[in-house]
Parts: sequence; structure tokens; C-alpha cells
Amino acid sequence: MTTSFRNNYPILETIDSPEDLRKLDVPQLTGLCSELRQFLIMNLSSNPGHFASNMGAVELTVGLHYVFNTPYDRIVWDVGHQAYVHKILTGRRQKFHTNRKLNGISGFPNPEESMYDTFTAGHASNSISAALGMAMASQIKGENPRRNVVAVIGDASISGGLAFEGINNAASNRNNLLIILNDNDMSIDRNTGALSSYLAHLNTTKAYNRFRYKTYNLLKRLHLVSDRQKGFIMRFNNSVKSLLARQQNIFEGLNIRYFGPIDGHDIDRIVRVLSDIKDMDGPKILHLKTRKGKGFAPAETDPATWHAPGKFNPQTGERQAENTKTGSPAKYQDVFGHTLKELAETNKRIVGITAAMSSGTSIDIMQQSMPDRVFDVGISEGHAVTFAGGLAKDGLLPYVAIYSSFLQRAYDHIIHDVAIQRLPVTFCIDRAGLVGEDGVTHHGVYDMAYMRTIPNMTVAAPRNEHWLRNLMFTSSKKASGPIAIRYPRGKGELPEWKNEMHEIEIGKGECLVEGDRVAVLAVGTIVSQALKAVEKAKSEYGINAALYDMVFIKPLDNELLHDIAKKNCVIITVEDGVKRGGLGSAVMEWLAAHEYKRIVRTIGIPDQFITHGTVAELHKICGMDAESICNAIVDASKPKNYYINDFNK
Ligand SMILES: Cc1ncc(C[n+]2csc(CCOP(=O)(O)OP(=O)(O)O)c2C)c(N)n1
Ligand SMILES: CC(=O)[C@@H](O)[C@H](O)COP(=O)(O)O
Ligand SMILES: [Mg+2]
Repeated sequence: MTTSFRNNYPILETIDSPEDLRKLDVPQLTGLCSELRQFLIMNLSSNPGHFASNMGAVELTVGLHYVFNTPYDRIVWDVGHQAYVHKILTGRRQKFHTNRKLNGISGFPNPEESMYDTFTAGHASNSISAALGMAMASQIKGENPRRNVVAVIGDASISGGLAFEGINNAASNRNNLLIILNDNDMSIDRNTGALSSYLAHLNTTKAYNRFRYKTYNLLKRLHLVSDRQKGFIMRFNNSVKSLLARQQNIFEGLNIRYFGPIDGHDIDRIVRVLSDIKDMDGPKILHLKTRKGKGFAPAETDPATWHAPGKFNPQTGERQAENTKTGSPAKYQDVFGHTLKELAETNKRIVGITAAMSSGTSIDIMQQSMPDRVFDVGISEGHAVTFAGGLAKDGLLPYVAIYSSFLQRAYDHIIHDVAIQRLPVTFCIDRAGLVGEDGVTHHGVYDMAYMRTIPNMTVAAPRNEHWLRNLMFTSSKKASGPIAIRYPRGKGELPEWKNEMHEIEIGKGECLVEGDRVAVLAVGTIVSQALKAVEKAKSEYGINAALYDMVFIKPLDNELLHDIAKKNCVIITVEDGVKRGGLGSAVMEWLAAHEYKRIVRTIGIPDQFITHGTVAELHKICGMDAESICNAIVDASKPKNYYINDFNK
């Protein structure tokens, strides 16, 4: 594919805010949309981000800011990965090259960044509830002029349980919420589930919906109905419905007026329809059919790969190749994917579950060869966990692969539907630790703390690929209760990830480096930073620090901890997770419970939300890189005659 680009953006460059946009004539909007697409292609080819969803949301974003009086009217983006055009049109065009970079703008809506970003986004399915809250707040405050509130949600995100809860509530409330359903028939991968098929079916009943919409507008023009005559309209709709072979519409069945589906790339039509329905009373939904990757052929053809494609050539669409040379480490997700398939080949009880992240977690490796034993349950982390509970209750061994931050959605399910019954569910917690450019909503930093507090739960973090495999193998053999195995985003460290798997003893840590003056207790892949730090402390400062890989956050290795405590040296804990509640807390609790008074320094994520940037930058900011850990060792090795824990730092 060859595309030629202009270097400037004559219409776009006149727009510093939606007010400028609203000065344009409708015919100019088509040109603006094509400039916006070029702008996205040029920027995202060198500074990567979420590409395909944004390319598909250009017209709907322009239409919304053109018709609605933002920021007075509210737009609430679901997930928010598709809100780049919104950012560009709301004063952040000049900063867009800093998207997702440290100190740059966030890749998701962030109310601290702009008054146009109405609500925090990043996790799917919250927009309808949040927007409904805003609509009700406006009503209760009696705001005049009326404030319109719009929730923009994708076809995959609307299938999440939270979205259903929002719809259920919206439909039984007096409110003017408008839901824009951006239906591109895709999640990150292929969308799954009954709702997805239903939306495709709605597309086939387009003619009926168009007829209904036109008839309604005609009656309105003839002053035979008004927006307030909802009862009449419903009766009218119902009679048309019965006339037309009793077509059903799930939203109308729930008392939410449904419009569409309309072509989500026809900007004239979008502006017209939005203007028509914007002041109608009552909750309503406008269904737009869009194409993920619209306007860039490689992305239209392969939208899953182009969800977040990394760097690419804007002219040819060629993606920057990943380093796949033999001997270069594999990604943790791939080690998980291959290992699960390997285990499942010999153990028929093993099944895999993903909540809409089959390629992200690489569970698709098993899915391809054993499609009947892998379930993509859609964006429904809570259901995924309870479903796993059911499978486990009746004898299977479910491996649930969910990103750490998304698993937060399923906390009660883990406790209520798995842990209380001691069911053998293996939680494969991907993207654990700081994830980098996705930032605050996506960092997987709470799992050790929230898993550790659950009775019956075992919590482990492998320091490399072989340990991940051994832990997965062990959980398939032991299967006596739930176990959480956490591993990070990105690549491992070994030239060859495939080892002969063996069982490891639950709750056993390892001494990696003997030492006396300081004891460093680490867990997970951050062990490699701690090892570098210990080596540096030895070679540059002559300090003999010991290093322990605890492997398990729960249960802790009692024997090892007694040995360490008896050495009577300063203890430093290192973890890629929140300090409060994590390994550091666990070790301090253990020391207190065994009546050891020791100085403990905790290294990990402080009690604050961490921004976006590269993982290396963020580790440095949090004092978790090798150099900072080394500095902590040097400091800890100085004689101190007082007892102090730095937990609150
Ligand atoms: C709770 C939660 N689970 C999973 C994800 C990962 N995720 C991000 S975007 C996405 C697909 C969203 O699909 P859709 O809503 O249809 O939007 P599209 O990308 O197609 O525009 C998923 C699964 C998430 N952000 N939040
Ligand atoms: C928007 C969203 O939630 C996902 O697209 C997420 O950004 C994927 O993260 P990974 O790139 O780590 O798979
Ligand atoms: Mg979609």
C-alpha cells in the first residue's frame, strides 16, 4: 500500500477548541476528518498507541463535538483508547506527539489533563454508569440550560456486566442520557458472545429502523407528535413493530429509544441524526456501524494486529519488526501460552479462560489447537472467575489468564466464588507490575496486596521464564486450592525459555547470594534488578549483601525468614507492586509476629498513583531500578543504633 501525505493540515490547524470546530460548515467536516486521519497516521507511526479504534472513531468524535456544546455538555468515553481525536480537537493537538510519554499527555481521558475529559477511563464498561450519574446530577441541581450527557461505548465494552447494570438503571430513570454505540464488530480480537451476534442482526434489520426513524420525523414535522409525547410514540412504535413482523429490539424492550444503525463514517448523516435526537427527552441509544482502522488499508484488513501496532511505516504500513532472533528472550505471555498448551496436552482436565484478551495473554496459542477447551468470555472478568469456579467445582482445572489491573474487577468473585470453596483455579496474572505507557489505569500493582489477604490463596511470582513454567506445572499437580501466579508485560530474560518442568515446593524461597550486612528479599522479575544491585554494592562498595528470591508472597518461607532474621542485619524488601500490603508488609508482619525487631526498608510502589512512561523510567521514579536498590543497600549498611521501618516513605 502506498499513500501520499500532505505535510500540513489546513482545516485542523484552525481548530484549537470545539468552538473553532463549530464555526465550520458541515461540508468542511469531510475534509477535516481526512486531515485527522492523516494526523493520526503520521503521529502514531512514530509514537505508537491505539491505532485502529481511533481511525474508526473520527467521524463520530467530530460529529459529537460539532453538535454538542462541549465541555458544558459531557462526553464520557468508554475505555478511552479511542479518544485521541477528542484530545486533538480539545486543545491537545500541539502536545499530541507526547502522547503516552513521561510528562506527556495520557493515552486515556484524564480529568486532570483537560476539562473536556469528563471521567477517568481505561477499564471497559463504566461509561454508561458514569454518564448516567452526571445526567442525574444535572437534573437534581436543576441546571439550566439543560446539560446533555453522552456515553460513547464500543460493541465489546457494552457486553460487560457493568454496562448492563448501567443500562438497567438508565432505563428505569427519568434522564436524557444518550448512548452512542460504536459498533465495529470487533473487540481487540474478534468480538464474542450473543450480544455481538445480536448487534450484527440489528444491522440486517436496518431498513425497518430507517423506516421507523423517518416516519417519526415526518410525524414530528407535521406536528402530530412531539418529543414529550413519549407514550404516544411508544404506542406508535409498538404498532409499527407489530405491523413489521414483530421485530424485536433489546434496547426498546428496556424502554431506551433506539436509533440506527447508521453509517458511522457518514459525517453529514451523523450530524443530522445527532441534531435531531439531541434534545429528545428520555434515555436513547444511537447505533453507529464503524470500521476499525478505517482509512488505512492494512488496519482495515487486520484490525486485531492494528489495535496497537507499535511503530510502522506510514507510507507502506510495514510494522517495525520485533526482535525474534534465536536466543532473544520470549515474552512472558508467550511462555504462558505455550506452557498452558503443553500442560493441557497431557492433562485433559486443564481448560483456559480469557476475558477478551486472547492475543494479549497468548492463550490463543492453546485456543488454536484446542478451541473447545479455551473460553473467551468477553469483557467480563467477574464472570470469568465465577465461571472458572463452576468448572473447578465439577472437576476441571481452569487457568484464568487476566491482566492484573483488569482482575481488580473480579475481587469479590475470587473470594466468594473460588477461595471460600478452596477451588483449584490457577490465576495467571499477566501485566503484573508497572506496565509503562498505558499508565495509571493499567499498572498491575495491587494484585500481591489484594490476593495476599484472601484465605486459602497461594500467591507466587516467578523470577524468570523457567520459574513461571515450574509454577504452572506445580499448580496442575497440586490442585488443592486457588493459586495466583503473577508475571509482567514484555520479554523475559532467558535465551531459552523452554525447560524440563518440575514441581516446586509451595512456600519455599531461595538464597541467591550469600551475605551478612544487608539482606535483600525480592520477589518476581524485579529479582534481576535486585541481583544487579547486590553485585554493584559488592563490586563498587565492598558490601556483602545477601539476596533471597522469596518466590511466594503467601505462604512465606518460615524457615528462610528465621535464618534471615537471626542474622540481625537490615532487611530490604523489593517488589514490583504496592508497598502497602505487599511483600514488605508481609515480611514486617511476620517479623512482628515472631517478635524480631529488625530494621526493614521497603522498595516498591509508594502510596500514590503512578503516571505513564517507559517501565524503566517509572522504575527509576519509584526507586526500583538497580541503581536505586544499590543506593538503599549502601545506606542500609551504615551502622544505625535505632529501630526504624520506612514503611511510610
Ligand atoms: C475491564 C477491561 N477489560 C479488558 C480491557 C482490555 N480492552 C481494551 S480495549 C478492548 C476492546 C474494546 O472493544 P470495543 O469496546 O468494541 O472498542 P473498539 O476497540 O472496538 O473500538 C479490551 C478488551 C479493558 N480495557 N478493560
Ligand atoms: C486499551 C486497553 O486496555 C488495551 O488495549 C491495553 O492497552 C492492552 O495492553 P497491552 O499492550 O499490554 O496488551
Ligand atoms: Mg468494537
